[in-house]
Amino acid sequence: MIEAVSLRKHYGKTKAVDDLSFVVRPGRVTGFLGPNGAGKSTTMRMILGLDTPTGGDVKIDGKHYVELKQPLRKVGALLDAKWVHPNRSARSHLKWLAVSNKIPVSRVKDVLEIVGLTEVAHKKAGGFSLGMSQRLGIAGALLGDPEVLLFDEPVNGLDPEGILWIRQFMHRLAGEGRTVFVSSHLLSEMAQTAQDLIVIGKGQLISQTTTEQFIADATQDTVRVRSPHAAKLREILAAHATVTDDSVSGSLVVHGIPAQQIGELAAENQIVLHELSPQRGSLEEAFMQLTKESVEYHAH
Ligand SMILES: Nc1ncnc2c1ncn2[C@@H]1O[C@H](COP(=O)(O)OP(=O)(O)OP(=O)(O)O)[C@@H](O)[C@H]1O
Repeated sequence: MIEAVSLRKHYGKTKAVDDLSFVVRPGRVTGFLGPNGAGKSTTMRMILGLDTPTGGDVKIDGKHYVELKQPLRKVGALLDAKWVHPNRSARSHLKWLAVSNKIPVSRVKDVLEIVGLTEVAHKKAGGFSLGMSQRLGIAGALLGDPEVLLFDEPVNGLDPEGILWIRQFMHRLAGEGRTVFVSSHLLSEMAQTAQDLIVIGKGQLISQTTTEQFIADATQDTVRVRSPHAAKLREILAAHATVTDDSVSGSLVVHGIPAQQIGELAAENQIVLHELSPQRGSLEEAFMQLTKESVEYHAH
């Protein structure tokens, strides 16, 4: 478990992290979301003891990172996938990591296998694609078989196959009871990967909830209806729901009653329908709405 209490990090006048409190629980994938510059990386660095908080506190299972006797056995992290000596092979990079952290070298073979890099383990890491580098970074994070895993923007720049692999892999890690904390600025991706969400903007907490609840709160369900007798249908539906016209498609957008009830009302009144489709509000729009006050740079 990771627990942050009133965490703060100020760089001069910039409040990168500002009175941030949250809890990341084991056995779940928790997405750490926020627009660019929201303070995600700074928070992750403080969790890992790489940055000292200006105020407040963050602990892993009740201890500061620096107090952990064998940190890699407790916490694994992927912050920057390109952080590898380019002339080292994947295997020798991991061996070096293992030896310098008193982890048995035999573990290198296991983690290469887990991330699917066994066949290219002898190749220089400098020539790896971004996807392979991410896998190598994840192998490094897994070396100590840690209970807690932190990934900073792990899907950045990956192709769909790489993204799917990371998503499934995170679910597997959480399924094993580990704490998995993943930062991203891509809401739609996180909505599919994370069970819980911590959303921040300008260093402050905007929301901590389950992904399901976040979607339910942030979006509005509507039903799109098309009929050759739109005017009559509009009048009938208006007695039960809010109805607006979509002038582009010529359909009605109904909010307040489910598709089933709309279909029944149409049938009772012998109105032909050409379309009856439930719509989900765009999560991306909801996220932008929620964080728009906290975006560092706006396009005008
Ligand atoms: N070493 C530093 N010195 C000064 N300002 C910093 C430093 N590190 C981060 N900042 C500032 O703190 C704020 C938060 O940055 P941070 O990198 O933590 O955000 P982020 O949410 O990870 O963003 P991104 O998604 O772009 O990586 C930004 O305004 C950034 O410019």
